[in-house]
Amino acid sequence: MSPFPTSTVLGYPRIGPRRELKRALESYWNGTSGRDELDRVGAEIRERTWRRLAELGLEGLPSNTFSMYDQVLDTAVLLGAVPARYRAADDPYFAMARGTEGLAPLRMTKWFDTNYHYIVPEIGPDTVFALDAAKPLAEVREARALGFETRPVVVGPVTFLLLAGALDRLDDVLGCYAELLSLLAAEGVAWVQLDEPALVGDRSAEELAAVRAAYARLGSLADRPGLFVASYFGDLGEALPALAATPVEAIGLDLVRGGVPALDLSGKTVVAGVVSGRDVWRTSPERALAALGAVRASEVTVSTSCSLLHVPYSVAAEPELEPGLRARLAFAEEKVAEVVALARSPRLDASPAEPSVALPAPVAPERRGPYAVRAAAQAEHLGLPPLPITTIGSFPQTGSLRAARAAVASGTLSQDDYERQVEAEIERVIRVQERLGLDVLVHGEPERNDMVQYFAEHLDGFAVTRNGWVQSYGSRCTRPPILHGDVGRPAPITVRWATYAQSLTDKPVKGMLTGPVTIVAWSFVRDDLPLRDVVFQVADAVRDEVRDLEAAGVSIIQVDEPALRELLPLRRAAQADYLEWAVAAYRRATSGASDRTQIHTHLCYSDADQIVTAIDGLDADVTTIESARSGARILPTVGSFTRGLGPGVYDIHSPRVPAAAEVEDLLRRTLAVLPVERVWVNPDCGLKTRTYEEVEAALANVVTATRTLRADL
Ligand SMILES: CN1c2c(nc(N)[nH]c2=O)NC[C@@H]1CNc1ccc(C(=O)N[C@@H](CCC(=O)N[C@@H](CCC(=O)N[C@@H](CCC(=O)O)C(=O)O)C(=O)O)C(=O)O)cc1
Ligand SMILES: N[C@@H](CCS)C(=O)O
Ligand SMILES: [Zn+2]
Repeated sequence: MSPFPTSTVLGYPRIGPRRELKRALESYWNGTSGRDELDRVGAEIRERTWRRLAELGLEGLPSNTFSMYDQVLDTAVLLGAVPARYRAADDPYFAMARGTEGLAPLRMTKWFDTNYHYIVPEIGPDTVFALDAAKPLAEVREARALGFETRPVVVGPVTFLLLAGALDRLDDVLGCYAELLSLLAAEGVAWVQLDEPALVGDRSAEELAAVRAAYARLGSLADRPGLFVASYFGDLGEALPALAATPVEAIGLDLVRGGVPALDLSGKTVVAGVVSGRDVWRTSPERALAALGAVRASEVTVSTSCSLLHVPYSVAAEPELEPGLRARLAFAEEKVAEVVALARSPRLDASPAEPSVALPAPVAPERRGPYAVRAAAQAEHLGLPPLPITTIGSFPQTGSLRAARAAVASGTLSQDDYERQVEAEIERVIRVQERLGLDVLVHGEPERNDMVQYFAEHLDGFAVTRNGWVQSYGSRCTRPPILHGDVGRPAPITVRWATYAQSLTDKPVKGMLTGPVTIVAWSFVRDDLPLRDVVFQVADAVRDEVRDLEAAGVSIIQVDEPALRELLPLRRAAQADYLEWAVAAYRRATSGASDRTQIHTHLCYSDADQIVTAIDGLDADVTTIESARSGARILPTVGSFTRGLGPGVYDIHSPRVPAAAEVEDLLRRTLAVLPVERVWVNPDCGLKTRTYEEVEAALANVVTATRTLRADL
């Protein structure tokens, strides 16, 4: 077996340095360009990546890390796990990812504790697995034709099945993996990388036995490449001895989030993830070299802690960043250079002691009155009908607004003209809602490029990038802000737009803010303070904004926390502590409001049922939450909820317009578990990715369904 290269990365960004893949995908989907053009752009991105990695001096180049949509979906296709209903679609792959007319897409959810979303494979007892290795084989050949030998990367069998909730099908998928390994060996591939991030979570004895069985079986194959099992996003814990006892030749460890294991891994290669793939900071060479020196293994390869998918392409594309900050940053390209430099450095012998950080005492939130008192004060003040209808905040973001923002940035449109355009959009959104008959209106968020970036642009302590795009799902990207200093709010941020919207209508207009946990979760965050201290700093800034909105006469304020679940530590032992401070931070942000001001919060991930107690702990007067898309799965768990709740009645992720009867059905199911006085009617999430046509039709049906139910009360 050839030795493992001395330097590598677990994966690389793939949307293109200027989001070339995003544009190509969207033109293909809307019919402006054909499949050939999409494939050409994909090939160009792959070629450029391999060439760049090689130029930077990286030895071990990965392949099959490119994806047209998502690597978990690619793995489902690799294993033949395409549900029958998609097979007849024009393009089954994109039908699974995005749905087609009459066919809902597969479920999408967060990839571990990141802001990346994967497509959840649908695997049942009858799923027939059959290997289709076309994509990894084609990428190996494509790279070879360019002069590069590569290591194909595939999601490993245990993680794939755990994500699909189907570990009982392990024996069946292992047949496909075995066949894949033998095809890759025949192709002359030296190493294959099987990604097993699920092993860094708490795993039962049965699951650990599955790990041993899977890798014992794959390891025992006569004809196969070297097996590299990559873990990331934390410590392997008990899964490490399980893996170490199998014949896999190389094991990848996240030595940024996890510690150097005490276990002696002689006989194995350790692929040591000492350069973080989750942040944008330069690596401390001392710390990295010490970790490399402390690993006990036959060979140690320098690598990233996880795929670089989660960071932008290059700091070189950010000439406008303040030079002092810029010098502290490393995006994907710079991280590759760090890996190469570390691989070429002599190793140190021992790990320095980690500095211990003293945690400050928990901050007691300022209390609002009890819910019953608040609810009575709000009912009197707001006078809303039963089953109040509202939306989550954003209305469709139009191309002309996006183009206008780009024009302001490039100096071809004045700030004043831009603001007139935003006002015109707000007026349009208010009139649409009045015409439809909604009860609590929103201004539509047209002034926001993104619900986190917008706030970062108006707070001290943050920097934003021009081109620092990171894939969120499919063609959708965000530019995570960089939180590098102490956070403060120099001036009110949203008051101007909220009061303008309220001036146009007699109906209440909700003020709309992003919560402290979400602002931090969707940013790159300084690493010299405990995360919770950073979250509390942001909470104080949000609190200032809540107070100013209230003082300006806004009587309903929504503080969104969609990322509350996302930051939940992967290991149970750390979860209670996190939830305690995250909830305290939210309460700190909102508890400056008077009892008469109604506080709303919003969460939009289907696995919110795992943290219902914490959501209740936020103490918001009204919580709106995704439900329609996840088949009302949340309903059985929210019966214990003691305040206002709006389980979404309309899945905004799909262009499909729900019929009034469907909405009525969801509402009836909600009313079966919650008293009518506390039920709100709303979509699952914001409407920014939809068109006005879809939104108006869907909301009209929501209003019809609600009126039918109100008539029955
Ligand atoms: C709710 N979600 C969010 C997450 N994270 C966030 N930070 N924000 C979120 O809202 N995580 C979980 C989910 C993920 N969901 C989404 C949904 C939608 C998007 C999305 O649509 N992203 C846009 C980019 C948004 C943005 O920053 N827009 C800017 C810049 C727009 C732009 O591309 N401008 C053009 C020029 C303008 C033109 O001529 O059209 C350019 O720069 O070239 C803006 O509006 O100003 C996307 O397109 O991917 C993301 C996550
Ligand atoms: N207020 C935001 C929340 C999205 S999670 C929106 O409506 O887009
Ligand atoms: Zn949402």
